Amino acid sequence: YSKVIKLRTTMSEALKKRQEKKKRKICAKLQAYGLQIDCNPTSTVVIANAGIGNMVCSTELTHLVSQYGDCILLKLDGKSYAVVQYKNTESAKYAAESLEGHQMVKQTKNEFATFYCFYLNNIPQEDVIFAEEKSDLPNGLIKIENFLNKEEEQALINCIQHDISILSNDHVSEKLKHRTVLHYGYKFRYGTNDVDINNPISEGLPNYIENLLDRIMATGYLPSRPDQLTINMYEPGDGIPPHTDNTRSFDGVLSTVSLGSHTVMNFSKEGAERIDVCVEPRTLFLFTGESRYEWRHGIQQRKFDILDQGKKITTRTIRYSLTFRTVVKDAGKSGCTQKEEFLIPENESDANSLESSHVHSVYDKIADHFSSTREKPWPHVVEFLQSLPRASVVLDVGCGSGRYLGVCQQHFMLGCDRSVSLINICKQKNFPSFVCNGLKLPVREGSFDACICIAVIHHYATEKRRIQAIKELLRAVRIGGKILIYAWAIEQTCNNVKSKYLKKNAVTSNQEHIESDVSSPKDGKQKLAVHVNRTLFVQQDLLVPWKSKNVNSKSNNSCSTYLRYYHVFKENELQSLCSQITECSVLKSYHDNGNWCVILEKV
Ligand SMILES: O=C(O)CCC(=O)C(=O)O
Ligand SMILES: [Fe+2]
Repeated sequence: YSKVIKLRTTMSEALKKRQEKKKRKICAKLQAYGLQIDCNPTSTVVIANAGIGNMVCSTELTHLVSQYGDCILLKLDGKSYAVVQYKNTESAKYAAESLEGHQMVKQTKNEFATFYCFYLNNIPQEDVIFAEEKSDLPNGLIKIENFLNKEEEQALINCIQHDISILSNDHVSEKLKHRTVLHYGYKFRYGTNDVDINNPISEGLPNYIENLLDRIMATGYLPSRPDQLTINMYEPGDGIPPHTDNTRSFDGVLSTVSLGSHTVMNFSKEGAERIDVCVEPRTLFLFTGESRYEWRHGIQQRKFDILDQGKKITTRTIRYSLTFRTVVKDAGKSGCTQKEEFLIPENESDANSLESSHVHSVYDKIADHFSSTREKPWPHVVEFLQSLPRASVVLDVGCGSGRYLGVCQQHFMLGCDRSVSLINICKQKNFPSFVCNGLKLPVREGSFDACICIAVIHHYATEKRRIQAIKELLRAVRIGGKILIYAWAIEQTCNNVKSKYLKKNAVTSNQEHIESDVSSPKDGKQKLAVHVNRTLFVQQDLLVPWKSKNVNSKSNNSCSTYLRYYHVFKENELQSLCSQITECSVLKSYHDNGNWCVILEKV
């Protein structure tokens, strides 16, 4: 057994003994769960305290464990451990030794989970979650099978059946023509496919879904905790017409948990082949990116489904689905019509929904066109990368479609971005990259020699968030590590030289000009101005139009305007944010073509 434990040599003897004792206890617990712990390294690592039950973020964990080699994260749901299957024993050994004693911040509490690693000599067959994105799903749809176990499923069904059977003020139940629905938090209005934000149901979401919702939050995909729940009950022969859940009323990611019968969900989108996705009971679907905004989903009214390419016919029984949504509180915030009014956010929740509707979802929609205009690297950014010691490990936070990921072959470059569609483009280019929010980077402290963050932090809608984004960059690099940040400047001329952005005015006179909307206080709140492209900025917080061409369509006729939120920086503002952060030393600060830039060092 002692071969399993490789504790760090720096530990004191007493601490080492305590750890060994603790580890033996944990080992006994794992064995009690039926896991066969092997004294010798195998290709399967079990990490105690890294399970969904420990509130560890699965996306963060996935990125962490994959640093040591090709692997699949198998999670035994509800339990307090994770199982990682590596391609070979060597990688597994590397991971187990590196992750021993690793501490990860838990999702919902301000606490750490301390990892203990063991080897398994059997891969558990029961209750395994493959948190893999499958290629036969619409882009952005994340399917996690066995998200809950059978007992949890039955307990939820019992609660739902009880709610259906009683008339109560805390939910609204309705028998529709082709299914029965229950609404919590807000009543869903089928005529307009929205909710009345002024009329919430006072009881909120039912208590019995809180644990489930904690677990959904722990996946790390949802920007905020949902406040509306629709439960659909489908009898055999029931269905739901193809639709896209209203993006004006509901923010960001949707999550749906299935209980009872299997079903088949059909995804459709103009110009794309229909995708039929088999929905097993106990599966969680996260509708992100394209699957949320561009695809319709529906369920045909049938009593049976034909699966496995016609080989299997399965009869439907009663199915329940729980769809969690987050209601947009200021109804004018989502979507992209310019006539609506938008306010400068004053709190985190407003900032979160503004970023979701006017940054994340816009980039997901304009990704192809955006990428085609962002190919040429900026020289001073390349210069910074080249100034780093050879073979540096560099993280590009907000890498977009990978503009800088291929420019410096002498380094190891890793990219991340909040936009699923932009990361898909990086992946097509074979750039190592992943999706995450820069406010919470799923990386270990000090893992990088350097970070770049180009044209990203101007998309955070409060100063607190801009500082948090810089703090995360500092956390990601080691002491002595360098960081380069670029943010758009309100000053678009420097030493009387116009930035390229302004200069382009001459050749883009046929650009659409939307009425510039200078902020005037409205009920004491400042409005966001809609900026006129290629002109001087009238204020710091703005919506900047992006006229999108569909680069994939031959006709080039399909064109729409989206508004992206920006906070353009004043001279010294970026420096001053950095100086509020301990361990941050500003090495250099400069203006580059309409951007304020800083080079930082972690001290
Ligand atoms: O039953 C499902 O899985 C889907 C439900 C749904 O799409 C909805 O309620 O909007
Ligand atoms: Fe839906």
